[in-house]
Amino acid sequence: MQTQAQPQDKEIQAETEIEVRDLEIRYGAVAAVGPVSFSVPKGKQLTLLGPSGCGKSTTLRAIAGLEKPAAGVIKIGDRNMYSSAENLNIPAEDRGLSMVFQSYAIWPHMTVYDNVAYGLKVRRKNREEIDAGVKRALALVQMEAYASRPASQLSGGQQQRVALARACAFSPEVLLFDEPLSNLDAKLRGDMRIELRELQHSLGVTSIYVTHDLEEALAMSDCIVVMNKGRIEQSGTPYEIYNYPRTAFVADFVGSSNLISGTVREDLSSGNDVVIETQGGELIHGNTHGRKRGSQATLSVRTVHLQLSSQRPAGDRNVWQVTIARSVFLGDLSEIHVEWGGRKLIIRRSALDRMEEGQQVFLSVDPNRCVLLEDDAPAA
Ligand SMILES: Nc1ncnc2c1ncn2[C@@H]1O[C@H](COP(=O)(O)OP(=O)(O)OP(=O)(O)O)[C@@H](O)[C@H]1O
Repeated sequence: MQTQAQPQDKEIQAETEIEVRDLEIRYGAVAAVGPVSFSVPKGKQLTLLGPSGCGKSTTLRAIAGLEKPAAGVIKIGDRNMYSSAENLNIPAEDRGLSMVFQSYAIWPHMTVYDNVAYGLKVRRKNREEIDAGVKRALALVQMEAYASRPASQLSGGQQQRVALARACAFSPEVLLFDEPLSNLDAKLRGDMRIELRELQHSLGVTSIYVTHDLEEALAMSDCIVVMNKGRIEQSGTPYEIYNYPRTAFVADFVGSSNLISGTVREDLSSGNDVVIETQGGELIHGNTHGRKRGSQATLSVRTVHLQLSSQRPAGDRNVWQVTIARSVFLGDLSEIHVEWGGRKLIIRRSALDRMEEGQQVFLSVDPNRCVLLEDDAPAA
Protein backbone atom coordinates (compact mmCIF):
# COMPACT_ATOMS: atom_id res chain seq x y z
CA MET A 1 0.00 0.00 0.00
CA GLN A 2 1.26 3.45 -0.86
CA THR A 3 1.38 5.76 2.09
CA GLN A 4 1.68 9.42 1.47
CA ALA A 5 4.43 11.09 3.50
CA GLN A 6 2.95 13.25 6.20
CA PRO A 7 3.86 16.92 6.38
CA GLN A 8 6.66 17.58 8.84
CA ASP A 9 4.60 19.49 11.29
CA LYS A 10 7.18 20.33 13.91
CA GLU A 11 5.47 23.62 14.51
CA ILE A 12 6.42 25.13 17.64
CA GLN A 13 4.36 24.74 20.76
CA ALA A 14 5.77 27.96 22.22
CA GLU A 15 3.45 30.58 23.67
CA THR A 16 1.92 33.03 21.23
CA GLU A 17 3.64 36.42 21.05
CA ILE A 18 1.68 38.05 18.22
CA GLU A 19 -1.93 37.30 17.46
CA VAL A 20 -3.88 38.75 14.55
CA ARG A 21 -7.58 37.89 14.62
CA ASP A 22 -10.21 38.64 11.98
CA LEU A 23 -8.22 41.68 10.87
CA GLU A 24 -9.80 43.83 8.16
CA ILE A 25 -8.24 46.89 6.55
CA ARG A 26 -10.06 49.20 4.16
CA TYR A 27 -9.12 52.15 2.01
CA GLY A 28 -12.40 54.01 1.70
CA ALA A 29 -14.90 51.53 0.35
CA VAL A 30 -12.16 49.19 -0.91
CA ALA A 31 -11.32 46.16 1.23
CA ALA A 32 -7.53 45.83 1.00
CA VAL A 33 -7.07 43.04 3.56
CA GLY A 34 -9.15 40.52 5.33
CA PRO A 35 -10.48 39.10 7.28
CA VAL A 36 -7.14 37.44 8.11
CA SER A 37 -6.07 35.56 11.26
CA PHE A 38 -2.65 34.16 12.18
CA SER A 39 -0.33 34.00 15.15
CA VAL A 40 3.42 33.97 15.76
CA PRO A 41 4.92 31.93 18.61
CA LYS A 42 7.46 33.68 20.85
CA GLY A 43 10.94 33.81 19.32
CA LYS A 44 9.84 32.59 15.89
CA GLN A 45 9.72 34.20 12.46
CA LEU A 46 6.59 34.28 10.36
CA THR A 47 6.70 35.44 6.74
CA LEU A 48 3.84 37.04 4.81
CA LEU A 49 4.45 35.89 1.23
CA GLY A 50 2.49 36.86 -1.85
CA PRO A 51 2.44 38.80 -5.10
CA SER A 52 2.49 42.58 -5.38
CA GLY A 53 -0.72 44.17 -4.07
CA CYS A 54 -1.91 41.14 -2.06
CA GLY A 55 -1.91 43.12 1.21
CA LYS A 56 1.30 42.00 2.93
CA SER A 57 2.68 45.46 3.70
CA THR A 58 -0.72 46.80 4.72
CA THR A 59 -1.08 43.94 7.24
CA LEU A 60 2.43 44.56 8.59
CA ARG A 61 1.83 48.30 8.87
CA ALA A 62 -1.37 47.66 10.82
CA ILE A 63 0.57 45.47 13.27
CA ALA A 64 3.17 48.27 13.57
CA GLY A 65 0.41 50.80 14.30
CA LEU A 66 1.03 52.75 11.08
CA GLU A 67 -2.32 51.83 9.53
CA LYS A 68 -5.68 51.86 11.31
CA PRO A 69 -7.67 48.69 10.61
CA ALA A 70 -11.43 48.59 10.12
CA ALA A 71 -12.04 45.55 12.33
CA GLY A 72 -10.40 42.75 14.29
CA VAL A 73 -7.79 42.33 17.01
CA ILE A 74 -4.00 42.72 17.09
CA LYS A 75 -2.41 41.41 20.26
CA ILE A 76 1.29 41.53 21.19
CA GLY A 77 2.32 39.63 24.31
CA ASP A 78 -0.66 39.86 26.63
CA ARG A 79 -1.76 43.34 25.47
CA ASN A 80 -4.30 44.20 22.83
CA MET A 81 -2.70 46.80 20.55
CA TYR A 82 -5.78 47.16 18.40
CA SER A 83 -9.30 46.01 19.06
CA SER A 84 -12.30 47.25 17.12
CA ALA A 85 -14.65 45.94 19.81
CA GLU A 86 -12.81 47.93 22.52
CA ASN A 87 -12.26 50.92 20.22
CA LEU A 88 -8.56 50.60 21.09
CA ASN A 89 -5.61 51.58 18.89
CA ILE A 90 -2.27 51.90 20.74
CA PRO A 91 0.11 54.35 18.97
CA ALA A 92 3.06 52.86 17.06
CA GLU A 93 5.70 54.18 19.48
CA ASP A 94 4.05 52.43 22.43
CA ARG A 95 3.89 48.97 20.85
CA GLY A 96 7.45 47.90 21.86
CA LEU A 97 8.38 46.93 18.34
CA SER A 98 10.83 47.98 15.69
CA MET A 99 10.51 47.97 11.92
CA VAL A 100 13.10 47.61 9.13
CA PHE A 101 12.08 48.95 5.74
CA GLN A 102 13.18 48.27 2.18
CA SER A 103 14.51 51.83 1.92
CA TYR A 104 16.91 51.58 4.90
CA ALA A 105 15.60 54.97 6.16
CA ILE A 106 18.88 55.85 7.83
CA TRP A 107 20.07 59.46 8.00
CA PRO A 108 22.93 60.06 5.57
CA HIS A 109 24.24 63.18 7.33
CA MET A 110 24.70 61.33 10.64
CA THR A 111 27.47 58.90 11.56
CA VAL A 112 26.75 55.21 11.88
CA TYR A 113 26.98 55.59 15.68
CA ASP A 114 24.44 58.42 15.79
CA ASN A 115 22.04 56.58 13.51
CA VAL A 116 22.02 53.59 15.86
CA ALA A 117 21.92 55.79 18.98
CA TYR A 118 18.85 57.68 17.79
CA GLY A 119 16.21 55.21 18.99
CA LEU A 120 17.88 54.97 22.39
CA LYS A 121 18.03 58.76 22.77
CA VAL A 122 14.34 59.06 21.89
CA ARG A 123 13.66 56.55 24.66
CA ARG A 124 15.57 58.81 27.05
CA LYS A 125 18.33 56.34 27.91
CA ASN A 126 21.35 57.74 29.74
CA ARG A 127 24.77 58.15 28.09
CA GLU A 128 26.17 54.80 29.36
CA GLU A 129 23.07 52.88 28.30
CA ILE A 130 23.20 54.48 24.86
CA ASP A 131 26.88 53.68 24.41
CA ALA A 132 26.44 50.06 25.52
CA GLY A 133 23.33 49.65 23.33
CA VAL A 134 25.01 51.05 20.21
CA LYS A 135 28.14 48.94 20.67
CA ARG A 136 26.13 45.77 21.20
CA ALA A 137 23.93 46.43 18.16
CA LEU A 138 26.88 47.30 15.89
CA ALA A 139 28.69 44.14 17.03
CA LEU A 140 25.60 42.10 16.12
CA VAL A 141 25.81 43.25 12.51
CA GLN A 142 29.63 43.37 12.45
CA MET A 143 29.82 47.10 11.86
CA GLU A 144 31.79 48.23 14.96
CA ALA A 145 34.68 49.41 12.79
CA TYR A 146 32.40 51.85 10.94
CA ALA A 147 30.95 53.65 13.99
CA SER A 148 32.39 57.08 13.17
CA ARG A 149 31.81 56.95 9.42
CA PRO A 150 29.06 59.12 7.86
CA ALA A 151 26.24 56.84 6.75
CA SER A 152 26.42 58.33 3.24
CA GLN A 153 29.82 56.66 2.79
CA LEU A 154 28.50 53.11 3.12
CA SER A 155 27.49 50.52 0.54
CA GLY A 156 23.83 49.44 0.25
CA GLY A 157 24.48 46.26 2.25
CA GLN A 158 26.29 48.20 4.98
CA GLN A 159 23.46 50.75 5.16
CA GLN A 160 20.95 47.94 5.59
CA ARG A 161 23.11 46.50 8.40
CA VAL A 162 23.03 49.90 10.13
CA ALA A 163 19.24 49.98 9.75
CA LEU A 164 19.14 46.54 11.37
CA ALA A 165 21.43 47.61 14.20
CA ARG A 166 19.20 50.63 14.81
CA ALA A 167 16.12 48.39 14.91
CA CYS A 168 17.77 45.99 17.39
CA ALA A 169 19.46 48.59 19.61
CA PHE A 170 16.67 48.98 22.14
CA SER A 171 16.04 45.20 22.32
CA PRO A 172 12.46 45.24 21.00
CA GLU A 173 10.16 42.32 21.77
CA VAL A 174 9.06 42.24 18.14
CA LEU A 175 10.86 43.02 14.87
CA LEU A 176 8.94 43.73 11.68
CA PHE A 177 10.66 43.55 8.29
CA ASP A 178 9.15 45.00 5.11
CA GLU A 179 11.13 43.59 2.15
CA PRO A 180 14.41 44.63 3.83
CA LEU A 181 16.66 43.00 1.21
CA SER A 182 14.96 43.96 -2.02
CA ASN A 183 17.27 46.89 -2.80
CA LEU A 184 20.37 44.70 -2.63
CA ASP A 185 21.97 42.76 -5.47
CA ALA A 186 21.33 39.02 -5.74
CA LYS A 187 24.62 37.87 -4.16
CA LEU A 188 24.34 40.23 -1.19
CA ARG A 189 20.69 39.29 -0.72
CA GLY A 190 21.72 35.64 -0.40
CA ASP A 191 24.39 36.48 2.21
CA MET A 192 22.18 38.89 4.16
CA ARG A 193 19.37 36.34 4.23
CA ILE A 194 21.57 33.97 6.22
CA GLU A 195 22.88 36.77 8.46
CA LEU A 196 19.37 37.99 9.21
CA ARG A 197 18.17 34.52 10.07
CA GLU A 198 21.13 34.00 12.42
CA LEU A 199 20.52 37.39 13.99
CA GLN A 200 16.85 36.60 14.55
CA HIS A 201 17.82 33.27 16.15
CA SER A 202 20.53 34.70 18.38
CA LEU A 203 18.30 37.53 19.62
CA GLY A 204 15.38 35.14 20.07
CA VAL A 205 13.17 37.99 18.86
CA THR A 206 9.68 37.35 17.50
CA SER A 207 9.45 38.68 13.96
CA ILE A 208 7.21 39.11 10.97
CA TYR A 209 8.87 39.35 7.58
CA VAL A 210 7.22 40.54 4.37
CA THR A 211 8.51 39.43 0.98
CA HIS A 212 7.39 38.36 -2.48
CA ASP A 213 10.58 36.33 -2.87
CA LEU A 214 9.91 32.61 -2.49
CA GLU A 215 13.48 31.54 -1.73
CA GLU A 216 13.78 34.20 0.93
CA ALA A 217 10.56 33.01 2.54
CA LEU A 218 11.55 29.32 2.43
CA ALA A 219 15.05 29.99 3.79
CA MET A 220 14.15 32.37 6.59
CA SER A 221 10.82 31.38 8.08
CA ASP A 222 9.51 29.13 10.82
CA CYS A 223 6.06 29.65 9.33
CA ILE A 224 4.81 31.10 6.03
CA VAL A 225 1.43 32.73 5.42
CA VAL A 226 0.70 32.86 1.69
CA MET A 227 -1.57 35.80 0.81
CA ASN A 228 -3.57 36.46 -2.34
CA LYS A 229 -5.98 39.34 -2.94
CA GLY A 230 -6.06 40.37 0.71
CA ARG A 231 -6.81 36.85 2.00
CA ILE A 232 -4.78 33.94 3.35
CA GLU A 233 -4.51 31.06 0.88
CA GLN A 234 -2.52 28.76 3.13
CA SER A 235 -0.25 28.86 6.15
CA GLY A 236 2.26 26.33 7.43
CA THR A 237 5.94 25.49 7.71
CA PRO A 238 8.09 26.09 4.60
CA TYR A 239 8.16 22.30 4.12
CA GLU A 240 4.35 22.03 4.20
CA ILE A 241 3.78 25.01 1.95
CA TYR A 242 6.24 23.77 -0.64
CA ASN A 243 5.39 20.07 -0.61
CA TYR A 244 1.68 20.14 0.15
CA PRO A 245 0.09 23.14 -1.58
CA ARG A 246 -3.64 23.15 -0.99
CA THR A 247 -4.71 25.47 -3.78
CA ALA A 248 -3.76 26.06 -7.40
CA PHE A 249 -2.57 29.54 -6.45
CA VAL A 250 -0.11 28.23 -3.85
CA ALA A 251 1.08 25.39 -6.12
CA ASP A 252 1.85 27.91 -8.82
CA PHE A 253 3.23 30.76 -6.69
CA VAL A 254 5.37 28.64 -4.38
CA GLY A 255 7.71 26.97 -6.85
CA SER A 256 6.85 25.87 -10.35
CA SER A 257 4.20 23.22 -10.85
CA ASN A 258 2.20 21.52 -13.56
CA LEU A 259 -1.52 21.61 -12.75
CA ILE A 260 -3.30 18.61 -14.25
CA SER A 261 -7.07 18.28 -14.14
CA GLY A 262 -9.20 15.20 -14.59
CA THR A 263 -12.00 13.01 -13.23
CA VAL A 264 -11.64 10.59 -10.33
CA ARG A 265 -12.23 7.17 -11.92
CA GLU A 266 -11.78 4.55 -9.25
CA ASP A 267 -9.99 3.64 -6.06
CA LEU A 268 -7.55 0.83 -6.47
CA SER A 269 -8.54 -2.09 -4.28
CA SER A 270 -4.91 -2.57 -3.25
CA GLY A 271 -4.81 0.56 -1.17
CA ASN A 272 -5.61 4.20 -0.89
CA ASP A 273 -4.42 5.21 -4.33
CA VAL A 274 -6.78 6.87 -6.71
CA VAL A 275 -6.88 6.92 -10.50
CA ILE A 276 -7.55 10.25 -12.16
CA GLU A 277 -8.58 10.13 -15.79
CA THR A 278 -6.90 13.00 -17.65
CA GLN A 279 -6.49 13.90 -21.29
CA GLY A 280 -2.97 12.47 -21.15
CA GLY A 281 -4.17 9.14 -19.74
CA GLU A 282 -4.56 7.70 -16.28
CA LEU A 283 -2.62 9.44 -13.58
CA ILE A 284 -2.33 7.56 -10.31
CA HIS A 285 -2.24 9.64 -7.20
CA GLY A 286 -1.10 8.44 -3.79
CA ASN A 287 -4.07 9.28 -1.59
CA THR A 288 -7.79 9.72 -2.09
CA HIS A 289 -8.22 12.56 0.40
CA GLY A 290 -11.87 11.54 0.48
CA ARG A 291 -12.50 12.31 -3.20
CA LYS A 292 -15.48 10.52 -4.69
CA ARG A 293 -15.63 8.63 -7.96
CA GLY A 294 -16.72 10.94 -10.78
CA SER A 295 -15.64 14.16 -9.04
CA GLN A 296 -13.34 16.65 -10.73
CA ALA A 297 -9.82 16.81 -9.40
CA THR A 298 -6.69 18.85 -10.01
CA LEU A 299 -3.26 17.50 -9.24
CA SER A 300 -0.19 19.63 -8.71
CA VAL A 301 3.05 18.04 -9.87
CA ARG A 302 6.25 20.00 -9.30
CA THR A 303 8.40 20.47 -12.37
CA VAL A 304 11.31 18.84 -10.48
CA HIS A 305 9.27 15.76 -9.61
CA LEU A 306 8.55 14.66 -13.16
CA GLN A 307 11.27 12.23 -14.30
CA LEU A 308 12.63 11.73 -17.81
CA SER A 309 14.68 8.71 -18.85
CA SER A 310 15.76 7.16 -22.11
CA GLN A 311 15.11 3.62 -20.74
CA ARG A 312 11.59 2.59 -19.65
CA PRO A 313 11.54 2.78 -15.82
CA ALA A 314 10.48 -0.25 -13.78
CA GLY A 315 6.73 -0.54 -13.13
CA ASP A 316 3.87 0.63 -15.28
CA ARG A 317 2.25 3.28 -13.08
CA ASN A 318 2.46 6.86 -14.25
CA VAL A 319 4.79 6.09 -17.14
CA TRP A 320 4.35 7.52 -20.66
CA GLN A 321 6.38 7.74 -23.82
CA VAL A 322 6.80 11.37 -24.91
CA THR A 323 8.85 13.47 -27.30
CA ILE A 324 11.00 16.38 -26.14
CA ALA A 325 9.51 19.52 -27.69
CA ARG A 326 11.92 22.04 -26.21
CA SER A 327 15.02 22.07 -24.07
CA VAL A 328 16.07 25.33 -22.43
CA PHE A 329 19.48 25.54 -20.75
CA LEU A 330 19.29 27.46 -17.43
CA GLY A 331 22.77 26.78 -16.01
CA ASP A 332 22.41 24.27 -13.16
CA LEU A 333 19.08 23.11 -14.56
CA SER A 334 17.47 22.51 -17.93
CA GLU A 335 13.79 23.19 -18.51
CA ILE A 336 12.30 20.55 -20.76
CA HIS A 337 8.90 20.88 -22.43
CA VAL A 338 7.02 17.77 -23.54
CA GLU A 339 3.63 17.35 -25.14
CA TRP A 340 1.30 15.15 -23.06
CA GLY A 341 -2.40 14.72 -23.66
CA GLY A 342 -2.69 17.81 -25.84
CA ARG A 343 -0.97 20.04 -23.31
CA LYS A 344 2.53 21.07 -22.40
CA LEU A 345 4.22 19.67 -19.30
CA ILE A 346 7.34 21.32 -17.94
CA ILE A 347 10.13 19.33 -16.33
CA ARG A 348 13.15 20.82 -14.57
CA ARG A 349 16.17 18.56 -14.23
CA SER A 350 19.94 18.64 -13.98
CA ALA A 351 21.47 20.22 -17.07
CA LEU A 352 24.36 17.72 -16.95
CA ASP A 353 22.21 14.95 -18.40
CA ARG A 354 21.43 16.48 -21.79
CA MET A 355 18.32 15.70 -23.79
CA GLU A 356 17.80 16.83 -27.36
CA GLU A 357 14.69 18.27 -28.96
CA GLY A 358 12.84 15.55 -30.90
CA GLN A 359 14.24 12.76 -28.70
CA GLN A 360 11.77 10.04 -27.59
CA VAL A 361 11.92 9.47 -23.83
CA PHE A 362 9.92 8.04 -20.94
CA LEU A 363 8.11 10.42 -18.61
CA SER A 364 7.23 9.17 -15.14
CA VAL A 365 6.13 10.44 -11.75
CA ASP A 366 5.90 8.89 -8.30
CA PRO A 367 2.17 8.79 -7.29
CA ASN A 368 3.14 10.30 -3.93
CA ARG A 369 4.50 13.36 -5.72
CA CYS A 370 1.08 14.15 -7.23
CA VAL A 371 -0.64 16.46 -4.75
CA LEU A 372 -4.41 16.70 -4.90
CA LEU A 373 -5.54 20.32 -4.60
CA GLU A 374 -8.57 21.41 -2.62
CA ASP A 375 -9.75 23.75 -5.33
CA ASP A 376 -10.02 23.08 -9.04
CA ALA A 377 -7.62 24.83 -11.34
CA PRO A 378 -8.92 25.75 -14.80
CA ALA A 379 -9.10 22.62 -16.93
CA ALA A 380 -5.81 22.00 -18.71
N1 LIG B 1 -2.79 54.35 0.90
C1 LIG B 1 -3.53 53.55 0.12
N2 LIG B 1 -4.69 53.98 -0.44
C2 LIG B 1 -5.46 53.19 -1.19
N3 LIG B 1 -5.16 51.89 -1.47
C3 LIG B 1 -4.01 51.40 -0.97
C4 LIG B 1 -3.13 52.20 -0.16
N4 LIG B 1 -2.07 51.42 0.22
C5 LIG B 1 -2.28 50.20 -0.35
N5 LIG B 1 -3.43 50.19 -1.06
C6 LIG B 1 -4.00 49.03 -1.79
O1 LIG B 1 -4.12 47.96 -0.86
C7 LIG B 1 -3.76 46.73 -1.49
C8 LIG B 1 -2.65 46.05 -0.70
O2 LIG B 1 -1.47 46.83 -0.82
P1 LIG B 1 -0.10 46.39 -0.12
O3 LIG B 1 0.90 47.50 -0.29
O4 LIG B 1 -0.37 45.93 1.25
O5 LIG B 1 0.33 45.14 -1.00
P2 LIG B 1 1.67 44.31 -0.94
O6 LIG B 1 1.27 42.88 -0.96
O7 LIG B 1 2.52 44.74 0.21
O8 LIG B 1 2.34 44.70 -2.32
P3 LIG B 1 3.85 45.12 -2.67
O9 LIG B 1 4.66 43.87 -2.58
O10 LIG B 1 3.73 45.64 -4.06
O11 LIG B 1 4.25 46.18 -1.67
C9 LIG B 1 -3.37 47.07 -2.91
O12 LIG B 1 -4.47 46.82 -3.74
C10 LIG B 1 -3.06 48.54 -2.86
O13 LIG B 1 -3.31 49.16 -4.09
